[in-house]
Amino acid sequence: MADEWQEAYEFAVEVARKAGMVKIDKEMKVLTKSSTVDLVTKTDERVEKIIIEQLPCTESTEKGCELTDAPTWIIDPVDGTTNFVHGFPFVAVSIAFAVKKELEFGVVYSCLEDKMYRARNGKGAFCNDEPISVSDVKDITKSIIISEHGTDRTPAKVEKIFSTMQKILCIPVHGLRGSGTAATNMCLVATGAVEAFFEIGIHCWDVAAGAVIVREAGGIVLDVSGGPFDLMSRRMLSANHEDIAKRIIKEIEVFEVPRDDGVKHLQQPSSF
Ligand SMILES: O=P([O-])([O-])O[C@@H]1[C@H](O)[C@H](O)[C@@H](O)[C@H](O)[C@H]1O
Ligand SMILES: [Mg+2]
Repeated sequence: MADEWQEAYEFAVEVARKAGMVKIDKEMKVLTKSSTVDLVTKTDERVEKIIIEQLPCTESTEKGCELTDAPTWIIDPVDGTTNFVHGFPFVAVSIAFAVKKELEFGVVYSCLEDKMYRARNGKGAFCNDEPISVSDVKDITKSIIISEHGTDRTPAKVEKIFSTMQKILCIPVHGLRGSGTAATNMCLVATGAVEAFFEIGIHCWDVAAGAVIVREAGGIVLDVSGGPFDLMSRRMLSANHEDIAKRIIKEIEVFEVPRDDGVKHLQQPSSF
């Protein structure tokens, strides 16, 4: 078969656009997930339903995700739900597709900016149909780095997150940022607006599409230890270049989080 997944890729772009056009409810019902600061809204559910109804052959799983060899959609209907609830203007629809456990394509629609990011293995990365590529800055002191504090407020973890951020800030770097959506953060790496984004505690659906987009834009996606990226590990570092990644890894204070697939923590060998 010549180009087996091209149609699915194009379809995912259209579905992401339609999903991103869902209007904000006047009386937004806000619910919580893993903690009181891990928010979900009725709109998340509505958008998820729209996506699942339109994509072919979907079965929905939320917890205990398991990546099999079967063609699999990995969806975050509203990435940046806290932003969405507060009217902070970065919200994205993230749709990725994996075959035989390998990510094949990713689509991130940053709805409020009307930016459609997409990438397919070996076919380049685009924003609104224009090719995008990562920054060529290799000197960390000339970089902007993104990290997020996520939704786990266990004091010991928050301490590690802020200690890591402090050390990176004091390298020094030009700045630390965070858009409040992991999918958008990865697209900011892919366009060269920032040099890197890392987070411990994200989920597979937050970063699956962004991982393809960063790679196709010429960047790298790794585990926070420098080892290979593991979609289910909830640990991810994306960067424009190995030099930037290596320097950040030196400062990251790693902490344990339960994996998305429920498998016990696997040791990540560093490739650096
Ligand atoms: O809950 P959600 O808004 O879909 O996703 C969250 C966002 O991507 C946020 O940037 C990241 O820091 C959290 O770890 C994610 O859970
Ligand atoms: Mg998300």
